Amino acid sequence: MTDLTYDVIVLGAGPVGENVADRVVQGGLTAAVVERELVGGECSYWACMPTKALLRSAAALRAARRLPGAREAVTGDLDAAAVLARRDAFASHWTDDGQVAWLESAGIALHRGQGRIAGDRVVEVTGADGVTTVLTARHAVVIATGTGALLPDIAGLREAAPWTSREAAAATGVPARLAVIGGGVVATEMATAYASLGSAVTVLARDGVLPQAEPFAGELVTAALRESGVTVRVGAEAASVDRADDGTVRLALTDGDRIEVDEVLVTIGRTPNTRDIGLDTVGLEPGAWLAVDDTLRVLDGGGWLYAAGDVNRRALLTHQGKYQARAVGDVIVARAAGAVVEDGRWGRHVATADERAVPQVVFTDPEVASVGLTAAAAEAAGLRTRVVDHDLAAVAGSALHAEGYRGHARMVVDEDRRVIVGFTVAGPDVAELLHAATVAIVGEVPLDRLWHAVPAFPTVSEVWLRLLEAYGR
Ligand SMILES: Cc1cc2nc3c(=O)[nH]c(=O)nc-3n(C[C@H](O)[C@H](O)[C@H](O)COP(=O)(O)OP(=O)(O)OC[C@H]3O[C@@H](n4cnc5c(N)ncnc54)[C@H](O)[C@@H]3O)c2cc1C
Ligand SMILES: NC(=O)c1ccc[n+]([C@@H]2O[C@H](COP(=O)([O-])OP(=O)(O)OC[C@H]3O[C@@H](n4cnc5c(N)ncnc54)[C@H](O)[C@@H]3O)[C@@H](O)[C@H]2O)c1
Repeated sequence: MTDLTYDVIVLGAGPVGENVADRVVQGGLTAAVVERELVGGECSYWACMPTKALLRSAAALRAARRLPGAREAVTGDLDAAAVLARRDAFASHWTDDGQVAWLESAGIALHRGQGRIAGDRVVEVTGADGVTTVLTARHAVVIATGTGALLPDIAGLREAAPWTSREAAAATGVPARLAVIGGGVVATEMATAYASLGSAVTVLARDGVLPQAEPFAGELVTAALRESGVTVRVGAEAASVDRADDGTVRLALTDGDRIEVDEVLVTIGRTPNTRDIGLDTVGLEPGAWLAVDDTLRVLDGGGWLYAAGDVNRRALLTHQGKYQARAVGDVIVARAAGAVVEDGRWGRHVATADERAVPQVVFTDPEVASVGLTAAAAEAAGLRTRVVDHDLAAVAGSALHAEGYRGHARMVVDEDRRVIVGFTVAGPDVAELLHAATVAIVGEVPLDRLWHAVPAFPTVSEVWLRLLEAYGR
């Protein structure tokens, strides 16, 4: 047994764990990360990067087909093999040499294996060879172990070896027929991707399509999926699943209908990777999401235990987890030095944006970009709001961007403070429009001042002016 001591130990070297370690090392402390699979985590190999690579080529093709002149130059179909090959490169061929080299250059120690807390500031790492290493933290242990796919209790589903987001992101071939259980972000993105790659896709959206977004977003995405040949069954639910000897997957639906496919993809949300990380040794519940205070310190975690990224359930997004990582790293450094902790709203050591200003882009056709509260969420939060809508197609920049441009934008205004608290836009290539809204919400820019932020003509951003005009001065 080897005995090693660091200032900070981070469990999980996904995008969040890596950034926590980097931040504390930059603050003058020593840090080690513990990783059981690949350094870089879900995002690099089975989530953000490979899935966006699967989507991008088809999006470029659609864009060309929407423009006379360019349309005529597109003579063939999408090359699925080339798309998969480009995806392989973006997943670094599922090797983490590049990330490990970065850890070394950043002065962060790496311990490979399953990490488990074994009492106050102690972490045990069990390597693939079965050897256990004991690590001790002087100041803090940070849990950044992320999430795995959640499987519903559907008879026969597990035995049918369904795809989760991992198999969909890393597939080596394209199934002829694909059923998707769920109607959320992964479901819509993967239905878009696989339909473009040639699959006949059926989406079983029990609770609707993108139910957490503004309703117009789900409606536009549903219409586009259907136009591209996807069968979208809103309200449909699988009752049982089985896989025949020839590999065919048969789904019996609760309405009595039956469908047959080659693969079934389950996308009903995530479950935290906290089952086997020794939480019981410090009085916490194995398998639970980790509740944290505003400085990301685990509640009832003894003061030395933190949780950042997906595992604390505040916002299951890479950029938001990395934002938390910067706050956690800095607060650990501050507490270690006995310095002032800036934990007031929007302070350096808290992740205030998690509450009201989380940006997200869903890379479907059309793209859905949102930040802050939906109209329904703002109302539920007790705000006195006014909702302003505009047809995105009625902007010169959109008409120029593509023939038959379809899209919609909405801003939600807090009438008491006259600031924007929510913004959603759906349309082709709207992802890059989002950051302006994020800045307006985080900066709590008064509407009267926003009139002076003039969008350039003729861009799609001109929708900002139209929304303000609709609101009135
Ligand atoms: C299909 C899909 C697409 C997505 N696309 C996007 C996107 O486009 N944009 C976006 O912002 N977000 C996206 N997300 C969400 C994003 O992947 C997560 O928010 C992000 O990966 C969370 O980072 P994390 O570091 O908290 O956890 P993870 O990335 O899950 O990393 C956790 C790491 O901890 C390791 N680990 C776990 N337990 C242990 C243990 N006991 N010991 C040692 N190591 C351990 C794991 O092996 C893993 O490497 C997507 C998610 C999915 C499923
Ligand atoms: N572009 C991006 O930013 C991006 C892309 C993919 C994933 N992600 C993140 O990954 C996370 C997971 O994505 P996801 O799509 O798995 O979750 P999700 O929460 O977006 O969607 C899950 C959907 O499944 C439905 N559902 C729940 N239980 C069900 C059941 N038993 N049967 C049928 N339907 C059921 C829910 O109503 C919901 O619509 C999300 O939180 C998201 O933020 C982000």
